[in-house]
Amino acid sequence: MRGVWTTDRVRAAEQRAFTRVPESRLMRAAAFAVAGEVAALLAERTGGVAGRRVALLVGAGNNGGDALWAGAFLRRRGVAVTAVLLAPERAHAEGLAALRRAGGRVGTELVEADVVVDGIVGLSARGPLRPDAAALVERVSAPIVAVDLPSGADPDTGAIEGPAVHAEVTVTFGGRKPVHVVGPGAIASGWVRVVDIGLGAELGEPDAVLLDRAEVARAWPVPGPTDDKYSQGVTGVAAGSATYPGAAVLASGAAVLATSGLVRYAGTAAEVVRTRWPESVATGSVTDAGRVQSWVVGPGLGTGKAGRGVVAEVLGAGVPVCVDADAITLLAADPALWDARDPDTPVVLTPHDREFARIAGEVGSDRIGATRQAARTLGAVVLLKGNSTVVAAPDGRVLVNQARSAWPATAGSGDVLSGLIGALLASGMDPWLAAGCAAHVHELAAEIAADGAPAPASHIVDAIPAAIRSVRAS
Ligand SMILES: NC(=O)C1=CN([C@@H]2O[C@H](COP(=O)(O)OP(=O)(O)OC[C@H]3O[C@@H](n4cnc5c(N)ncnc54)[C@H](O)[C@@H]3O)[C@@H](O)[C@H]2O)[C@@H](O)CC1
Ligand SMILES: Nc1ncnc2c1ncn2[C@@H]1O[C@H](COP(=O)(O)OP(=O)(O)O)[C@@H](O)[C@H]1O
Ligand SMILES: [K+]
Repeated sequence: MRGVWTTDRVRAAEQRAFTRVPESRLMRAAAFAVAGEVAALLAERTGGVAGRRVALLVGAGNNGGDALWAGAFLRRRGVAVTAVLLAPERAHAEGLAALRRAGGRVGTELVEADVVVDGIVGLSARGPLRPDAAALVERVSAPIVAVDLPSGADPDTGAIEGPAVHAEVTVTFGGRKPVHVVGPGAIASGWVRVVDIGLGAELGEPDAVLLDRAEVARAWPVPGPTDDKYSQGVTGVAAGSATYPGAAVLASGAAVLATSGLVRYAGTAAEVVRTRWPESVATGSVTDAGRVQSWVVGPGLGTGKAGRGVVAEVLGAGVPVCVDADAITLLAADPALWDARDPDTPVVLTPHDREFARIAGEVGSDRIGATRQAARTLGAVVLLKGNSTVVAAPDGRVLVNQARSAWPATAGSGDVLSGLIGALLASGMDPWLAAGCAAHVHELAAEIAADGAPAPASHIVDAIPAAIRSVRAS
């Protein structure tokens, strides 16, 4: 798992590191890596490095210091470097001296450049960019390499509330910060390169993690020699209605394809589900469904009295439940419904922002913080959907799944996700990990289904085997 650390944690690690390594050495290591990325981008965009032009946007702190030192390293490779100082009297003195010694130019006006380095502000960024910095950023048209993070984005939330740098590449130090993985900041970061400058051991346990594909592969259930259809977990799907049978088909299909266990469907779309997924066992009600090891409840269920009864029955069944869509709305409208749940029954809630607002209040700009808080309050794993999916457990664990494309953003796609989660819950997987692994495979299936053109949710279902194969081949 790759870690994500908040700025407080990075600061604390930094202080510990400074007791054994001088700050200037860390800065030079950071700057050297920035220079390497700038050179690579220059080579990619202009076919060379020597003789190319780089402008450094330099703020008053160490982020600007990194940029100035990076400029000094680039001078050694024959690059024409100009530093644009936002606060000339407060620019990092050592960095400025190093750049001048190396033959770099220094000014206050933006110059033509092949690549721009953003050293305006880093970990100490507070609020939107100040007007002078904002004006400078808005005039940049060259590709940008951001130092540590794209200036204008909040380091701890990824929120952007004004003009901000949109980088091709962000070079960050020690580990990712929330800005690199959630919110608009994650998109503004571009491709994120994490450089080890010797902070690693000081950082400690991360505040959030990103699942690697190999970890998803290891966790994904595959049948062993002694398994049968029951031992792998039976998934119950209580979804769909006469008005929305499609949701039942999509959620059941995802569960059928996710693992080799059995899927039982319970609801008024039984006929449609049976026709599309003959391997499932479809009945008209949860009571008639038989034993399952997990339930998926909510997609297309409707928010009426019948739906309410289904949610209560499923929550009281004593097996893990994935609560999605209409079931979230029902629980939000009538919190007494939670009483049906035995407190030890694991629940995974999968809201999009509007559903989240109903059940836990507005998401706001801190997606990780809001999801973690909701998971604690509700005593459930909460998966907040979006381009970056955030999954929090009641014990405070958080993982983020960053989508590489927005193809999953299509109608019915959430129903597919809930079916995947249900199947993993039935296999006995830890609910937090189940939600994370499902989000990963879901996004990959959408990418495979789309292959460059929009793909409907039913095609995402069809691509689940290819996604699992691809994950397991990693
Ligand atoms: N984490 C680490 O161990 C290391 C950190 N280094 C660098 O040090 C940086 C942090 O440096 P500092 O703590 O000096 O602070 P920064 O350089 O992040 O920011 C400080 C300056 O930015 C201004 N500023 C804050 N918010 C602003 C806004 N919204 N608009 C415009 N200006 C704003 C502040 O007034 C201050 O002058 C990191 O981001 C990284 O680039 C590196 O030198 C290597 C080591
Ligand atoms: N911009 C986006 N980029 C990537 N994935 C997205 C984006 N927007 C939504 N998604 C994903 O698409 C799915 C949509 O689910 P949902 O909103 O419940 O749709 P529906 O209710 O139509 O099934 C979720 O898995 C979500 O994380
Ligand atoms: K920056």
